Amino acid sequence: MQNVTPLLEAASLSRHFGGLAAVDQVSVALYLGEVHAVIGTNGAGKSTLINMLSGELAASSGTIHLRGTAITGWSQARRARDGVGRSYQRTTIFLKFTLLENCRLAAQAALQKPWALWQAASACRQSLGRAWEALEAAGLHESAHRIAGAISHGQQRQLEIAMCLATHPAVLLLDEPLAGMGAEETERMLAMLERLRAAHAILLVEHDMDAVFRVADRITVMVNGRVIATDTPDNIRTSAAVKLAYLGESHEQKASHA
Ligand SMILES: Nc1ncnc2c1ncn2[C@@H]1O[C@H](COP(=O)(O)OP(=O)(O)OP(=O)(O)O)[C@@H](O)[C@H]1O
Repeated sequence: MQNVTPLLEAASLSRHFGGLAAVDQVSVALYLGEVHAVIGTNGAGKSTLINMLSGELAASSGTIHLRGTAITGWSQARRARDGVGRSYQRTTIFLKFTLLENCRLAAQAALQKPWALWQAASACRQSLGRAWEALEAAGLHESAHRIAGAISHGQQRQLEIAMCLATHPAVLLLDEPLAGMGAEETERMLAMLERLRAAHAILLVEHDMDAVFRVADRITVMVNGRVIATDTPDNIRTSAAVKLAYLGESHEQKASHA
């Protein structure tokens, strides 16, 4: 079922902060049609990994390939133009603009016509079309003309992903999209991931284990910067190494609280 060539592939990727190996020789492959979750204890290196894949953070060593092309030294903007999309946590939403305007601006930025950013929406047919498509894919089209600051936290998280979709990414890097969500909002987000799966390669960093085990096709487990397992959810659930890593942490926590 899996495609042979990964859309995005990191090999032996490392990032050091001083003497700390925040990400240590991590290899991960993202395939079209798959949700690949990365889980791990606090400080395991998940955000650092996603930051290196998106281009926000330079790797200390290792390589990243997109559709077989080396992109390790590429800027974030260049990666985004070539299909690596990342959702941000509300920081990029213009709260006073409508959902449609937010998505149009994201599409416009990706289309590299910054001089047209402040023109009327109707003047930018292409970006407007992308904005509507993205809102539809995110299930937000009925709220297109609402002000972003007036929608719920969960809808704002969906809007972040819609803004990312407006840039037409092939790879979606999602950093804790379920953070702070209630049960109903979580269900909506999971349904959205199910819809997006077929046309994207999705990397999901998430702490909600129930959600991860429901939606992921493959799970990578990180501990202290290293990958200790990459496998199907069923195999991860029963892995002795994974159990040991988590039990080890809970024992340490118990000891430190004693
Ligand atoms: N800019 C930085 N400078 C120094 N150390 C950093 C920096 N960013 C992250 N670290 C350290 O690198 C390690 C990995 O951090 P990272 O945020 O990637 O972990 P995480 O798995 O995303 O954690 P969490 O689940 O808590 O978000 C941690 O020890 C963190 O303190």
